[in-house]
Amino acid sequence: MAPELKAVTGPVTLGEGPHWDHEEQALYFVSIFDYTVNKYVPETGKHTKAKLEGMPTFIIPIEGKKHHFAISLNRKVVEIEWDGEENTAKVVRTIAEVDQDVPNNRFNDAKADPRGRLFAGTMGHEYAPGKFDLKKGSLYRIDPDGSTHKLATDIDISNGLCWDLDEKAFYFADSFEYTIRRYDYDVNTGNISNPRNVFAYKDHQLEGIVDGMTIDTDGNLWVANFDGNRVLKIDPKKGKLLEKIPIPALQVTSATFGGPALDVLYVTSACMNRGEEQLPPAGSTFKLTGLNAKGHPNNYVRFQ
Ligand SMILES: O=C(O)[C@H](O)[C@@H](O)[C@H](O)[C@H](O)CO
Ligand SMILES: [Zn+2]
Repeated sequence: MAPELKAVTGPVTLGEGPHWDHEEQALYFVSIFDYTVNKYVPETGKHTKAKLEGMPTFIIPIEGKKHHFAISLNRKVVEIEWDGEENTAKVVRTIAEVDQDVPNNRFNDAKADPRGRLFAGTMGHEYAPGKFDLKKGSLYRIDPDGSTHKLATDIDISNGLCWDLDEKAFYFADSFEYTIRRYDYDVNTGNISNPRNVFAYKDHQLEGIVDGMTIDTDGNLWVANFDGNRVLKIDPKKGKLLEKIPIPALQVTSATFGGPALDVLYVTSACMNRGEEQLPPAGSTFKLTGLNAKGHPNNYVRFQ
């Protein structure tokens, strides 16, 4: 079966942070530059959004607390309450604040690990379209009690983030290194160690940068190739490029598995006009089927 692609939402400026809520059978994502959190329900086709005061870069449901989510707003992680309707989201409290010494930084990609800890990275200020203060970002782990641990520094743009429990691996990307980094991961402590690069774009003549990624049940990565019009399927254990799947958007930003059987890949994209106009369907969220791969249910965060 050849992969099939369909745009399931209209365009947003910078779609990011897709999270499939398996219990609810709904896809959450953000549009960073529109300041919105978004929800798409495949069963009804309904796409709603709510505007916030600041840049959200991820939205992850809080376990056991219906309609409550951890999101970022610039350098803060906050809890919001949102029933999924148009413009009804309210900030409830601040969970953490980071990078106080670099006030123009903001959060970027983040995920919950298998124990509900939040792994969230930051990035430097975008002072002109596509131009960033480099090496200003860090990677943090924010535990369920709200304690914040700095895991890595000198990061340009934090992206990627997924775990392979069988391999005891955590995968991460600092986008402007054009590589995928692997750490050893201890699920009991949440500690990461021993970073090394397991895949480099330059070895495979790939253009663009490494953006968000997810992992399938075979341990292969599905990587958004920003400025590359595609999603890449990569075997990080062998450092092999397995597949290149074209997406009708230059700025492909992230991907996650969803659907009742977790065999649908939802792919977010952007239409930031940085010199050349990005026309629809660029900026849409796409659905890819027929990939012969399945994901794991996305983890919730467990903030107390
Ligand atoms: O998608 C992301 O992870 C960031 O939020 C974006 O800002 C892009 O990485 C950046 O625009 C690349 O040039
Ligand atoms: Zn990203």
